[in-house]
Amino acid sequence: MSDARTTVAVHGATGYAARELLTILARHPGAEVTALTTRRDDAPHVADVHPSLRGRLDLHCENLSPQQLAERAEIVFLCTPHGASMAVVPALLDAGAKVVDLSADYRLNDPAVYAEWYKLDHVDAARLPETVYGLPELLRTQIPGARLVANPGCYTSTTILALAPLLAGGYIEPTGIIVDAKSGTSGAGRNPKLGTLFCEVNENLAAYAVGDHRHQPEIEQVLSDVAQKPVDVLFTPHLVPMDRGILATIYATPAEPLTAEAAREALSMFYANSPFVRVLDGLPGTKATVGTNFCDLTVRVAKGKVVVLAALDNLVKGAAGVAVQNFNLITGRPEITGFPEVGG
Ligand SMILES: NC(=O)C1=CN([C@@H]2O[C@H](COP(=O)(O)OP(=O)(O)OC[C@H]3O[C@@H](n4cnc5c(N)ncnc54)[C@H](OP(=O)(O)O)[C@@H]3O)[C@@H](O)[C@H]2O)C=CC1
Ligand SMILES: CC(=O)N[C@@H](CCC(=O)OP(=O)(O)O)C(=O)O
Repeated sequence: MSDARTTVAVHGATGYAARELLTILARHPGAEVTALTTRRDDAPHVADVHPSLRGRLDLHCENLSPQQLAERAEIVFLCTPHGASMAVVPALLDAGAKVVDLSADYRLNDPAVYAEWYKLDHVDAARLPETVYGLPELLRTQIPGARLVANPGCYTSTTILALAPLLAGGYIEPTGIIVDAKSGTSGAGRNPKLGTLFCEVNENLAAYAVGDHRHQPEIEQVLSDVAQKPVDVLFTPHLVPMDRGILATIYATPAEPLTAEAAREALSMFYANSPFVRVLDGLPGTKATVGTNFCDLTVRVAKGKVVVLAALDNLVKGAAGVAVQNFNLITGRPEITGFPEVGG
């Protein structure tokens, strides 16, 4: 890799995930942001869309075609909703760009499963087998050669990072796992909708999509690969009146007698070379991870159950931060580049 900076574009630059991504890219020593998109035709300055970026990035958001994006940037981040990403990926790749997609479009291996959970036919299904799932803590060695990386979902990353070491080591049963997860409202994006209005969310705590959330098949797909046997989870998300942060409390059955200390040691060993995962003795909370690319984990054993707890920021480790880890790996840089808190 040369010292030259890599040109990058952000498609869907007016949303929350894009704001976090641009915050990291603006300070990244190896990235030069050269294009931002919106469907708007008034080409707003990025600082008018995201005031926190004022003075850090001097670009306008434009309504650009995939071909125009690929002319301006070597790597394109897609911060667009599912459906919108697969509409531009073929043209971007044909034009020579590499893509990190933050949406769900290329995460599931089976187009029939995608159609069932997203209520959309996949328009680029032939590409699914060559897409790499962008969770570096599990697939670090596969990401460098990829032209298209599918970033994980935010609840998905939280759950997979919590369970992968225990399933890989055979410490817990692969079935009967219960995931109780709570997310701040930014997880639902910036696009206004009734359910995310202040008066709906404030002073309220409610579950949604019980056993029916589209992250459930994604969690099961990735963890089944890790365990090398079918993994079955019951996933219940909750919306909490916070801007950001996810806490997952996960209950599993031990496969053999297990102490909390041994389980934590298994996590520590598994993540020994993963600087963004912190295995704690104490209990994780969202506040310690908000605005960071860390996922905090711990394990308890009680009443015959293994209880794994995981916290991360849905917009950073759950979206933009892992996208930058993937960018670093694709461009041959150390995975921590752009994250001074871990020496990058
Ligand atoms: N929020 C989170 O915590 C996480 C989000 N993700 C995923 O990241 C992606 C972005 O999420 P988020 O930032 O929250 O979403 P937002 O709703 O905040 O932003 C979406 C962006 O996409 C653009 N957009 C919307 N529809 C279309 C379309 N049909 N074609 C082209 N552009 C479109 C919007 O721009 P404009 O209206 O200006 O054109 C906006 O810039 C999504 O796929 C989401 O699922 C993944 C993990 C976590
Ligand atoms: C609080 C909230 O609404 N969260 C979102 C998940 C965000 C995310 O990661 O979604 P993608 O898989 O589309 O990337 C939800 O439950 O749909």
